[in-house]
Amino acid sequence: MTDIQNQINQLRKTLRHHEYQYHVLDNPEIPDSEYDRLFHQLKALEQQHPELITVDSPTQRVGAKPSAGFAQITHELPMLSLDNAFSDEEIYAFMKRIQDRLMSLPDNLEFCCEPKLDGLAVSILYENGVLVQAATRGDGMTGEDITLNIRTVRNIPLQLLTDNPPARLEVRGEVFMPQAGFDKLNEEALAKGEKTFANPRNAAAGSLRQLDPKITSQRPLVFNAYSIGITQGADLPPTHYERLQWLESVGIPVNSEIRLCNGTEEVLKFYRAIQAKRPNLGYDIDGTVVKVNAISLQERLGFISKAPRWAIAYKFPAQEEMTV
Ligand SMILES: Cc1c[n+]2nc(N)[nH]c2nc1OC(C)C
Repeated sequence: MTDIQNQINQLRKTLRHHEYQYHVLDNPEIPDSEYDRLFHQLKALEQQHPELITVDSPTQRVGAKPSAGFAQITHELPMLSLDNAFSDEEIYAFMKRIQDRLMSLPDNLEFCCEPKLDGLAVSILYENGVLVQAATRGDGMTGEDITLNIRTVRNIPLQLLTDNPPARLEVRGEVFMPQAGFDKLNEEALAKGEKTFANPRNAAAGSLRQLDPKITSQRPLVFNAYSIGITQGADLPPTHYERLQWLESVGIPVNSEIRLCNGTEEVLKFYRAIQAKRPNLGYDIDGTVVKVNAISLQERLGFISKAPRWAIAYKFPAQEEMTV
């Protein structure tokens, strides 16, 4: 391999490592100025040797030209919605249904509990570790191809951080806009006499559905994974929580508030703890999601027509309207 190729490979590896430290572990090892220096060093080498540019290079986040529209993508596994609970009683009923079907007491069951992020659900497909496609949830069966826009979301890796990636891995999660980024975006829009967004969720949806990736690239979007869709050649752990840990280990960002809970009372404690934290999280959530942790039990419980029997969203009461 030529010396230039070696330099380029080394720079890509270093940049991917620092992106992971900064965006996934929230633990940067170098100052932004040093990251920028390395990035521009790689950019210059690739401009001198364009034949060495690869689609998964850290420099290839922002697509060239706007697309005329979004192609449709059919999800190989439907992206189903969740049944909702609005009270402790409804959670007890959820637990009773599980107990009746599994013939095991919920207090002996582990649940993975997560904040329910108020953004846009997306599906991201990696083939041999390289990001090749991304789609919106759409109606659950078909969504829009937003690959070029998803590539601009800085905490989504263009290549998985593993030497032996699965042949295919579909990651599902939420793209959202943190409150600080939303406030700044609206301030800038006001200053430019442009339209402002009503809330961070609309801002995230609008940013992902931009036809010009350069505009999406300037929007403060963040991705958090919450499940795995199709896989091929992946040797996955037997519980949902361990699968999220595995995703994080290969470079996929996962929300830091996720916890394992034993039985109903710990699930309710988690709900109240997240509800108390809600004003200071820095991003919008509209409840928590409670999932049976063991994949084997999820498979035994299966799905009701549109939603899984093994998971439920426990929503917060609607926030009183902001009085402006
Ligand atoms: C629709 C959905 C949404 N959410 N949000 C989280 N945090 N987890 C999660 N899981 C979902 O569905 C799984 C139960 C597959």
